[in-house]
Amino acid sequence: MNTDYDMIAIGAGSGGLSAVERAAEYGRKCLIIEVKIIGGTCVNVGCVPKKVMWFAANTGSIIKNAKGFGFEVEQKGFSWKKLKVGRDNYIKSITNWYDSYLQKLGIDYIHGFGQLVDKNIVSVNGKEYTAEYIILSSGEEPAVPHIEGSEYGITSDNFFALEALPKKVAVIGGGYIGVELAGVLNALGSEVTLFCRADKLLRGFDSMIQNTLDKDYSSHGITIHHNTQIDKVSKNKTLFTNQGAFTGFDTIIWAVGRNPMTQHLGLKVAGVKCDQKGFIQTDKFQTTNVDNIFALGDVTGRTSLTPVAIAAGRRLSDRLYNNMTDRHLDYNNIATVVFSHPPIGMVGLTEAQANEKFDKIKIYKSEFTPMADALLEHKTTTALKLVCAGDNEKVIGCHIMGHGADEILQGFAMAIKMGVTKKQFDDTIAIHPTISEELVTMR
Ligand SMILES: Cc1cc2nc3c(=O)[nH]c(=O)nc-3n(C[C@H](O)[C@H](O)[C@H](O)COP(=O)(O)OP(=O)(O)OC[C@H]3O[C@@H](n4cnc5c(N)ncnc54)[C@H](O)[C@@H]3O)c2cc1C
Ligand SMILES: NC(=O)c1ccc[n+]([C@@H]2O[C@H](COP(=O)([O-])OP(=O)(O)OC[C@H]3O[C@@H](n4cnc5c(N)ncnc54)[C@H](O)[C@@H]3O)[C@@H](O)[C@H]2O)c1
Repeated sequence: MNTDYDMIAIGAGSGGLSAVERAAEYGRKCLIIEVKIIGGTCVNVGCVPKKVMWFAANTGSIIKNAKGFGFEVEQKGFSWKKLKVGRDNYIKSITNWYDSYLQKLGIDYIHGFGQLVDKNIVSVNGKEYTAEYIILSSGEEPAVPHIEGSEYGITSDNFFALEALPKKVAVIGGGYIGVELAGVLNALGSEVTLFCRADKLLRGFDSMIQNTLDKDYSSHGITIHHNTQIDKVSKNKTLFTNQGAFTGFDTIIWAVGRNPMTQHLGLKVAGVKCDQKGFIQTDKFQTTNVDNIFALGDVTGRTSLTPVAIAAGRRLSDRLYNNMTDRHLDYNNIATVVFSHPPIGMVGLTEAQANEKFDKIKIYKSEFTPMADALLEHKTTTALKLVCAGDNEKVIGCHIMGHGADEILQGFAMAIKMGVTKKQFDDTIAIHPTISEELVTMR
């Protein structure tokens, strides 16, 4: 088939960029289309700016805690503006790098809204381009509830555009984003109230983690309202809920999930199926019901994480252009971290999930005050759990909340992916004194 391109990707986030980058490395001619800013959610309004804010928040905590170690340190001020300018410049340096990187790889880039016109044709800015393969990598956008006054709240996208630290903020939603933004704002000095629809934060996480997070966030000054449904918001930012009215906020942040960006993508004309929520359905090879159209990353509604989108994109191009016929992404045992304070890491099954799936499970757990906090006024809790199954106690779940969990988990995730047993954990000599040593010494 004679086409303008071998591959066109709609959406230049983690997934789309990875697919065309790998395809170009195999010598294929690619086009990538982006309606907002190259780099997508992760770089511009997700992982990267969020992690910069998390580092800033940790620095604030270090200053606050320095007294415990004998330092007479006084926080003389905090410039949100300086932090924002530095963060935005850092992000600009990444997006600028992308521009030159695409050029170096010979990938064409068009700024505009891409739309399917046919199974091999994409239109953008009034022009049509053909390709043998088309990648739908358009991601998700923040959801805002359909209630009266929802426009008085902002989303995580707008959070990153704030020009000043909010004084009194309501964060609505107890998922990843709600928990992360509440933690950052609290550590930087806002008065934070977190509203959660369910009886626990972080749905889907192990109950030990949910309980520890609740306890720690509350003890560090975040007010949490569980089982609270927001019914209406008034112009003065009063929240009317099933638990009464809450008022006095200068900022309300909706962190109530994300919707797929599949509207106006031309799915119908090209015959691509999506589910009721608009997420594009694929098989394990990322193929949609149309055999030359693939979807990957958040828009597929599976695990919405950057490394997942990247891995799916790279594997797809490996398969299409490098004869790796069975290459696909295994969505099991994907490790994930919530950048709370302290962070939370998990891989594999929770205790509740394991109980449903296996006859014989064994739980090892431990909770303690970490040495790092021993001299401090405000301590955190470290909580660790291993979920094991079968007679050989294969480790099928690992859950950590504590300082360094974000860095600790990667190595354990690899061992678990390789099928490690509890005995192999026990045979590993600990590194002392650390938090992670507890994982190889639990009895
Ligand atoms: C606040 C926040 C924090 C996060 N933190 C983390 C984290 O710490 N770790 C982690 O792993 N993940 C994190 N994530 C999730 C991560 O950002 C996503 O999983 C990842 O960006 C998904 O990549 P993607 O390529 O599927 O989509 P995206 O990165 O969203 O890219 C899709 C792109 O497509 C563009 N687009 C949409 N429609 C069209 C169209 N018709 N034409 C042209 N362009 C279009 C969009 O503008 C967007 O740039 C976070 C997300 C958020 C919101
Ligand atoms: N550290 C990370 O890796 C990271 C960070 C942020 C986001 N993400 C990814 O992005 C995804 C989206 O994050 P998110 O926090 O938007 O979604 P989420 O699904 O994690 O959490 C949304 C929460 O909002 C609640 N909710 C929904 N509607 C509500 C309503 N009307 N009122 C009150 N609460 C309501 C849900 O019950 C849920 O607890 C995550 O699932 C994750 O995959 C990852």
